[in-house]
Amino acid sequence: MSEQTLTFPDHVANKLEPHLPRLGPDRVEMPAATSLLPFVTLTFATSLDSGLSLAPGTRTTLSGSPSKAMTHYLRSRHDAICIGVGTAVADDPGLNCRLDGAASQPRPIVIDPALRWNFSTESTVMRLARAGRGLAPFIITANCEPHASQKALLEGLGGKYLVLPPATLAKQRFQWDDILQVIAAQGLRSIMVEGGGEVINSLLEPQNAGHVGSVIVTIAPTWLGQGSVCVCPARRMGPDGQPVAAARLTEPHWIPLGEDVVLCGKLAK
Ligand SMILES: NC(=O)C1=CN([C@@H]2O[C@H](COP(=O)(O)OP(=O)(O)OC[C@H]3O[C@@H](n4cnc5c(N)ncnc54)[C@H](OP(=O)(O)O)[C@@H]3O)[C@@H](O)[C@H]2O)C=CC1
Ligand SMILES: Nc1nc(O)c(N)c(N[C@@H]2O[C@H](COP(=O)(O)O)[C@@H](O)[C@H]2O)n1
Repeated sequence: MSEQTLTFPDHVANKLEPHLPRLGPDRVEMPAATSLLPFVTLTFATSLDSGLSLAPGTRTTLSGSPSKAMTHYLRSRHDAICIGVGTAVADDPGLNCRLDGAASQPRPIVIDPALRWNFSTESTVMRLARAGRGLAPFIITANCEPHASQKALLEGLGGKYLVLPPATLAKQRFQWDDILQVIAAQGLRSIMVEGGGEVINSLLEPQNAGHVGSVIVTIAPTWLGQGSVCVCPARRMGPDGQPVAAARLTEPHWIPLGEDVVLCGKLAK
């Protein structure tokens, strides 16, 4: 289990503030069940060749200590963290906030339409929830028949399955609008989407870009090489049938952090 407590300096946190969901009264006054969609921050660590991990199914550390602390600061500033099941299976992640003095913990959300994630009492996120150092996940699925022992484990720790009707699955994929609505209905008003490759690439597609409020990318000074899991959204064609850039950040803001650089911006709509 990850034990280390992290600290993140105020002067760097202040630079991130324009890119984060608002703190303040509207945070507490919003009703638990709301039709408003949560604020989405897309955030991940990448290599210079756009790699997230060395290979599918492999956990790879890219962030140096200062940017890792930044990720935990971001976790302290969102109600939820979202990953795809590929990441849950590959990384056995903790998905908690290990920042020194963290006042609250984010809710892990795993998108797992077919319930592929074979979690157990020993899965890191479950161990952290049991120890009171994180929250048990909400699993967004189309499968309404989870394994009985996993259901008992999950619900015993305060997690749950959020079942979307199979009709919401187009080509085996949920629409982000449906994903965000089911999250909002849980009273979660801000979510950081951490990955992995498929999840990030889908949010970068033009039809989903409107859901993304902010992008915060840690760029590490390394090349992972061919065969890595990559951030590389689908090719986009212009009106003349010629390829155009798939996505672009506006108002980019670069923050050097240790050996890494953190790039913040908004997705051009
Ligand atoms: N460097 C970084 O910051 C990060 C790195 N990673 C790395 O990324 C890798 C995992 O990436 P990847 O393999 O692409 O997996 P993902 O984590 O992106 O999960 C993909 C799976 O999630 C499900 N899923 C995703 N979106 C939808 C949707 N809209 N509707 C329905 N199901 C959906 C699908 O499951 P199904 O196949 O069952 O249909 C899909 O195959 C790991 O190696 C991990 O270490 C992950 C996060 C951050
Ligand atoms: N910010 C960041 N930097 C890296 O180098 C990473 N590999 C990741 N991965 C993401 O963080 C999750 C692991 O979280 P825990 O430390 O186990 O809590 C992992 O699943 C990815 O979502 N992120």
